[in-house]
Amino acid sequence: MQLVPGPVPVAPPPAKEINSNKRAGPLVERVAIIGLGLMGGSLGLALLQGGLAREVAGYDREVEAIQAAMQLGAINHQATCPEEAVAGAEVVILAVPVGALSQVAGAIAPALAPGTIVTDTGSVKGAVVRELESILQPRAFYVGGHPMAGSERAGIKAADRYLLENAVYVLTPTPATDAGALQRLEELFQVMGSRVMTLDPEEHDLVVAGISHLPHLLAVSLMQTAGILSREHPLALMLAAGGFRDTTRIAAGDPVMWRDIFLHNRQAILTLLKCWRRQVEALEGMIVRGDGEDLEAALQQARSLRAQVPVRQKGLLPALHELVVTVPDQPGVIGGMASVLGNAGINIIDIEILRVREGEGGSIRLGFTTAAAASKALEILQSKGINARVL
Ligand SMILES: NC(=O)C1=CN([C@@H]2O[C@H](COP(=O)(O)OP(=O)(O)OC[C@H]3O[C@@H](n4cnc5c(N)ncnc54)[C@H](O)[C@@H]3O)[C@@H](O)[C@H]2O)C=CC1
Ligand SMILES: O=C(O)C(=O)Cc1ccc(O)cc1
Repeated sequence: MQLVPGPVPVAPPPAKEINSNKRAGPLVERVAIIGLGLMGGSLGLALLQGGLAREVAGYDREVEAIQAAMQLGAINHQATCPEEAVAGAEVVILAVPVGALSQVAGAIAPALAPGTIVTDTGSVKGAVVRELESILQPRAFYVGGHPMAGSERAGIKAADRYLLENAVYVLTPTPATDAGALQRLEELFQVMGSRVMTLDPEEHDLVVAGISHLPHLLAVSLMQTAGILSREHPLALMLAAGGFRDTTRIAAGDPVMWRDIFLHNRQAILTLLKCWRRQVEALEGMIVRGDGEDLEAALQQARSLRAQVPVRQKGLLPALHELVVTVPDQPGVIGGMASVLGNAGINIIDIEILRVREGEGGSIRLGFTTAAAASKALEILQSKGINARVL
């Protein structure tokens, strides 16, 4: 595996209109989801509540997860085993930790009707796609998948109907992939509101090793370092400010899920770790030598690269069009602002309280999908005497 820049990827297509009222009926009669945690639950909610599937059958090895999924409306049929869940399903989604995918695929394989489309949400693709293709094909049509959205929270209680809306959804076809199955999944996830892109499984693994798996490993190692420090200096964690919290948020992720990711994407992670070690050693050398010039140049380069990362977005999407609004410290201010914009047909798609001090008010960042919406919002807010500016 080489770390050589390749061609610039084509941007994923925009999310499709997800208003189910505009479609004649559901896209799929019956979907089965095995693994009803954050991802399985979120997919179930989006498919059922969005009217994309008439029936979503769910199975999880934790009976409480199945019951909670029913209560939340993430599934409308609870199965007592994986085989029962997949019987009669047109599309099967495996949303279990990467290390459990092969076992689950083996369990459902004999129960799949010929031609069933199977996909998974696993964060690693190379090894997974090879194993699942060999287990499931040619009886079923398997296409690897990885929704590029999520959080450090796990379990059905963290499921969110809108988690995958506007998020990039990677599908990883191979020469053995059925073109019709790929097309159906692309359509299903696009109508769900995701932005589908296809990637070779190995390329996927190298890229996500750099932007997801290595960062997770480093967040864990930063926490371990702070843990050692705090043994002698118990104040250390109490002093931790925003920067430490930002860089270690993901270390709160599920240990089983991340153990499986690290063990299944070993090669790519080790490649990126080697690359990272060279950067750290170079920085260390500059500090040892007291080389302020090189250090400043390295910091400047990192700063410019960081500015190129599309911020405040889900996955690889273009940046939002944003306003900052300064509001007084009064109850109902945010609600009032949202209804003024809502009445004018403007949709706020992201909102963040930047800072607030009791008695002084605060600043709120509002995100819109288009420049036109942001500019109309600016005009309306200013006409109501609200202090707003473009970010
Ligand atoms: N958490 C995240 O942000 C993202 C996770 N993924 C991937 O999606 C998959 C699922 O992740 P999450 O939903 O976050 O995990 P989760 O821990 O929230 O849910 C996993 C569910 O699978 C169930 N399960 C485990 N082994 C099982 C088995 N053998 N049979 C039936 N059920 C089983 C668990 O009881 C749990 O309810 C993983 O492969 C992960 O790598 C992909 C994108 C984002
Ligand atoms: O919490 C976050 O910011 C994440 O990046 C979540 C996440 C975790 C694992 C994935 O494979 C994809 C996304």
